Amino acid sequence: KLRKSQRNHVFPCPRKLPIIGNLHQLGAHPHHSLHKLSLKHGPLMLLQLGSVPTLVISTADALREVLKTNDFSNRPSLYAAKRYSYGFLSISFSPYGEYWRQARKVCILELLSVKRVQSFSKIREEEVANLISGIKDTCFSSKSVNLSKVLQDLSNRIVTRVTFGDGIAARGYGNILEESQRLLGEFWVVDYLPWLGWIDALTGLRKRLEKNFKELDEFYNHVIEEHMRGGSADHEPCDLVHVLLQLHKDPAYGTTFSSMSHIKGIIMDMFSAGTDTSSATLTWIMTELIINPRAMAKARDEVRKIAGKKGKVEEHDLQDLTYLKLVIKETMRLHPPAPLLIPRETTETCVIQGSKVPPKTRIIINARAISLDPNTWDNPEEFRPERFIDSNADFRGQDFRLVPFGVGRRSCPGINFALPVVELVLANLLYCFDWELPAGMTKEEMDLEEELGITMHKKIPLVLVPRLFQGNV
Ligand code: HEM
Repeated sequence: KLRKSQRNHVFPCPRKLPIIGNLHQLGAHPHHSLHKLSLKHGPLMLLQLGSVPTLVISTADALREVLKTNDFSNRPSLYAAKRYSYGFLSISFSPYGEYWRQARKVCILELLSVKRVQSFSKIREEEVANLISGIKDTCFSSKSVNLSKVLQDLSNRIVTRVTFGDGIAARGYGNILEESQRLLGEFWVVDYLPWLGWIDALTGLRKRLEKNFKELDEFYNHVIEEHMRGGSADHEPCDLVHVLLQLHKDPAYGTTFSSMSHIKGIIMDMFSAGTDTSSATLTWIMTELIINPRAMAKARDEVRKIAGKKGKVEEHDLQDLTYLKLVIKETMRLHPPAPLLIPRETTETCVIQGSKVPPKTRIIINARAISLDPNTWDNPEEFRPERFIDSNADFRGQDFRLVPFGVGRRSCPGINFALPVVELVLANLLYCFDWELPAGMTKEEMDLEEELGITMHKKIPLVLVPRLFQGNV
């Protein structure tokens, strides 16, 4: 029971409008708007987004303080997420509870374990080799490369091959998966003002979702049936659908993956969480490097020294690429692909710093604002990978200062899958080519505008000119 003083104490809240509360203040870039509001109102604000009370956390200290007494491991029930996760059977959207615990455990032990990720090294190396050879062709015709596009295709191909196997990946699946990602990132009125949810039908969003979901479901059914018939079952590495079907048959896991919907829910995790995040990270890294030629030269020299004259960077070289890893960390500090992570939700009334937070309050952790806090970072806006040389700041989910992969129990289980992809692709891009801006463009003209859907992309595609480096063979 709360003391009277606790009942009266409230978190700061920007001025609200009737019905919509603070929704109008989110704008097109909620992570920026919320950051700005936090500078005025404080690192813990309780906003009213439509009818949803929302606690926004904007500094590492506030995050540490909040998570000291509360875990906030529950997720809110969001409309599109519910549909695409077959009623919250995915790991990312399932509520905190036994199913989430079991599914996440299985995911970490069986799907995204170090051993499993290693088993996919051939896929990564083949896809990187294809990427490099495609860019080499561009060099010979003196053209520029739309890196945003080729990196997104690469990331999609790797996750598709790993999840479905080569046969299905080669046949393609049109725009079905991309459309589902777009719809997951849309603004759904029903998630903020449930009684006005009919507006989503009026705007055509629901129809789009139902159409896309039907296509996606048919596609998943087809993939599963093919695997059951033995299509891609017996060749190595074993793809994730095959692993999931084995787990489905295994009495030890029987209750966790008891139906095909459970399997489809987990497949959805791989695509919604695993594709755009890696390609957005790579695009932001190349953007920062082209703006910061000194860092580009340092990373490139390191890669060329370590890989020598063997013509490509291999996975076992990655452990020696110290500066490259700092570049990745610094880019993820400045451009976390999910700047507001995935929202959490309180399950019961709790008290934070003497203020009462009601049940079903949405919790938003502003990773981007945390990265820009001058009390944590010197010159936070500056791109300076060297800042990590003497710092133990880590992004694996335990350090409140750096949370691009989230924090605590709900932090990203895909980090060991994502990092080898990001590192291998980046290392080979720097090893094989010198990168330049298109003729007539200066780095000052480089546009850093963002677009936030399910992940935060560079709005204007990154187009650069590759020059083949001949000194590595
Ligand atoms: C650079 C790449 C990636 C970034 C930046 C990233 C970031 C994140 C973030 C911010 C969250 C939410 C964490 C939180 O609420 O605290 C998350 C959750 C998740 N990610 Fe990733 N992710 C990446 C790659 C991947 C990959 C490759 C996979 C799988 C193949 C994956 C699977 C998941 C899953 C299943 C969750 C939900 C965890 C849960 O709710 O328990 N992610 N990720």
